[in-house]
Amino acid sequence: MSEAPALLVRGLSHDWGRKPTLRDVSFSVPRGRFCALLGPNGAGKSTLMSVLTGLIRPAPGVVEIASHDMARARRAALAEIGVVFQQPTLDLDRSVRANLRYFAALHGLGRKIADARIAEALERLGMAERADERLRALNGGHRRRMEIARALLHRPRLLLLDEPTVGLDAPARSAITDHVHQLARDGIAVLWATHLADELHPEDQVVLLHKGVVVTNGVVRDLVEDRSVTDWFTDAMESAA
Ligand SMILES: Nc1ncnc2c1ncn2[C@@H]1O[C@H](COP(=O)(O)OP(=O)(O)OP(=O)(O)O)[C@@H](O)[C@H]1O
Repeated sequence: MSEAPALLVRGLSHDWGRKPTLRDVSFSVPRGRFCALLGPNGAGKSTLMSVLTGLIRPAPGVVEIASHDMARARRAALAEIGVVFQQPTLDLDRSVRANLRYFAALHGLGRKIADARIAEALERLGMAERADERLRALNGGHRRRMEIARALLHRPRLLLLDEPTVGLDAPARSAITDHVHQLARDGIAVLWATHLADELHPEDQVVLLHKGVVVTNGVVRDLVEDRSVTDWFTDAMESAA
């Protein structure tokens, strides 16, 4: 039997008041896949992220995380998700280690396991020597890496990131993008919301969202043909308009 996808979304809709924001959205992401949720401002990416993280109940629609239905087995579903929200949520006046220990404790991890995972995560991010620095002393790129490390402490199967490169300069943006692609190659499923087509790699899955509707779902390499990803995105938005 084939493995259940890390994320399954079926027939999901959401209205903000009388404004339809998501319309019959369906797609899935298997383990080991980097999936970009690509769309212009206002497409509905953040709203969809809020549904996937259980902050909003879809009406109607099904969300399953590693086979756990978000409506019927909410705790089990949430335990399989790591989230990097658009707005940073770290304590700037505490050290890197203290921030990570706090979130490890929130996930119920004992100190010994937590410290081992924190050391491993910082090593992997090339930040081991910064463990005792206060967050305030780090640049934007390093703070973002910290948010990713924090989201992975409880070893989730699915990593959700909402526009994680906003406000970063080009080198930091490409370092974070490459790092998360490597996480997917190592086995986790990734859903990466962005409006920047140049963050996609040829082997990625892309779910193209426009006015709350999935207009395309496929592999970047197959969709772009001989164009750049950015030109393909511009063409796709023109045809969807
Ligand atoms: N809390 C809210 N209340 C009412 N309307 C909202 C709310 N959040 C989002 N919307 C509306 O839903 C639509 C989709 O917004 P959303 O933020 O989900 O899109 P997005 O693709 O993430 O865009 P952006 O990149 O600008 O954040 C927009 O028209 C927005 O005004």
